[in-house]
Amino acid sequence: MEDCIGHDNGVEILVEINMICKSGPMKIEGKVAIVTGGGQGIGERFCIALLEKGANVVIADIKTRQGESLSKQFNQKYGLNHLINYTKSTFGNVDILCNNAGVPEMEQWEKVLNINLNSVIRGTKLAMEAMSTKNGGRGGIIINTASMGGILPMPSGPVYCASKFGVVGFSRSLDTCYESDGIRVNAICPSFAPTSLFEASIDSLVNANQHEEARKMKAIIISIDQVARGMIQLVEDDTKNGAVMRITAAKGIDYQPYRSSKL
Ligand SMILES: NC(=O)C1=CN([C@@H]2O[C@H](COP(=O)(O)OP(=O)(O)OC[C@H]3O[C@@H](n4cnc5c(N)ncnc54)[C@H](O)[C@@H]3O)[C@@H](O)[C@H]2O)C=CC1
Ligand SMILES: CCCCCC(=O)/C=C/C=C\C/C=C\C/C=C\CCCC(=O)O
Repeated sequence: MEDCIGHDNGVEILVEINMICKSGPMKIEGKVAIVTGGGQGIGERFCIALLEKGANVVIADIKTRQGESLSKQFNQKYGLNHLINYTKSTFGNVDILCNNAGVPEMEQWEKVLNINLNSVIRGTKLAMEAMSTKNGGRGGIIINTASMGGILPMPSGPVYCASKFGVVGFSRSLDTCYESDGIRVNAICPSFAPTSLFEASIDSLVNANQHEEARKMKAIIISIDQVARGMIQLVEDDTKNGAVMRITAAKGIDYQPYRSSKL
């Protein structure tokens, strides 16, 4: 089933919704989670971590074949009896949204902003309508995948960096929604992790003869398991609403200090 989460400047942002996978009992058990960009990389690891905790996981990815194949693997491993296609009504029941889909710096810079930032905003707004206790929902948590490039400048990817600063600012600005709507919002900021996106970025640097930059990046990679552990920590810890989690080679999982945003 195909759903469209937006059209901007002629760029259609399609999210292919593949399946819902169910798993065994644990603390997050029974919760419904949607992971965008769940077909590979960090998103795939998010799905596995949530399934291992007993959540029902909807994988939303533009690469449908990847999503379908993953869904089969997950269903075998986690003992699903049936596949349920994603529907709008499933969204009405969502407890956890990981806005994780993203693309690296590219010439079509508007596409970077559309996918990395606009889709996060759109997805957050849709989820908030469904989750809000004001609308009869049961609250929930939204975790937006930003990047250390949402905290530090990235000369090799200025538009990517702008999109991620946007995600961090947007997420932090929603910290009042816990009190008003029962919805926690966090940004998670991984450093360099070995995925297709990272490899594509390294290739671009190498093609631009920026070998030293590429070497430095490869020397400080973190694992995607660490990122998934951080995500689970945020889901389970209701004292961290609004916080910006960092995941770096130097310090592991910690939080970015900020001045209070209260006027
Ligand atoms: N790998 C890294 O070093 C880091 C990645 N990140 C962020 O983590 C997130 C995940 O990236 P990775 O796993 O590294 O990349 P990846 O390229 O391995 O996975 C990204 C997934 O998002 C999907 N996707 C792209 N556009 C989409 C759209 N419009 N709708 C639905 N799905 C779409 C892709 O098909 C792919 O499956 C991104 O937001 C990225 O910016 C943040 C910090 C570091
Ligand atoms: C251009 C590559 C994009 C890869 C994906 C990504 O978002 C990674 C970003 C990571 C950091 C960007 C910010 C600044 C780089 C400088 C230092 C990072 C140090 C972090 C550490 O691990 O200690």
